[in-house]
Amino acid sequence: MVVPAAGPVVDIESLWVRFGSVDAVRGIDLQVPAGTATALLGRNGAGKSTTMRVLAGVIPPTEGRVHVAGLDIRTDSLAVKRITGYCPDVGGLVPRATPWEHLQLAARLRRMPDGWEDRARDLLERFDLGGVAHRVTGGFSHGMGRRMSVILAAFHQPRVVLLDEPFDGVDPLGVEATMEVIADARAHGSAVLVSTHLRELAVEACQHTIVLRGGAAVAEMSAAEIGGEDGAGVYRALLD
Ligand SMILES: Nc1ncnc2c1ncn2[C@@H]1O[C@H](COP(=O)(O)OP(=O)(O)OP(=O)(O)O)[C@@H](O)[C@H]1O
Repeated sequence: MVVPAAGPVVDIESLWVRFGSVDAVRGIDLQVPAGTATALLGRNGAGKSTTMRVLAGVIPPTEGRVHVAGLDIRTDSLAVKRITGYCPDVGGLVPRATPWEHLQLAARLRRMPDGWEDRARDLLERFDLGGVAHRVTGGFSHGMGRRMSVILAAFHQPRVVLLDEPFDGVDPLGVEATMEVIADARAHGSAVLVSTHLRELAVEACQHTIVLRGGAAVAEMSAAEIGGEDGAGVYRALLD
């Protein structure tokens, strides 16, 4: 059993990620307390997905300290994966499996208690995927795949929810359902991290924002500070 950590659930200090000669992430600090949502904002190539991948245990940090619920990602990567839900920016679905089969498999692997079917059905309905629950995901549109990936990230009510570009190509109903999933996860005490380049949706979904540029954090602000017309100007200036 994981002992709840007293500090922030997600705790990153001086994270560096290098791919050959490319410094994808350059010294990022990031803390996400339980029951809160933080947005990673920035243009293409800013380092958002790389940061997410480190937290999801997909790639190791090159340098720096990364703790999730007090667990060190370098030494406890499996334990971190157990308490994390991850919606990757691309892929993640098995093309020959249906949404229901994805959820069935997730429930078994996560050893979810009886009753998971009700939550699965509820999520599929909320994301308007109830009608295609038994259709293979290989034929899904981009937006349908995004919505299914968000469902899978949140399904087992993990302590950490990582959503990489969850709004990309998603229609308003899907955006609304994703907002609800984020609010529910927070109410449940999870720490949520959302990567997006869509400032307005980040402001709606999260309380805190971190703006990345060239792999480094160039600003850390409350959603209120980066919201509205004034915030739009501030954000543009940070990206130029
Ligand atoms: N596996 C890899 N090998 C080499 N370079 C990589 C790799 N993954 C990412 N990079 C580089 O690291 C930098 C950061 O990429 P990353 O995908 O983290 O950015 P991002 O902010 O998520 O961008 P986007 O909004 O386009 O998804 C980019 O310069 C990218 O080309």
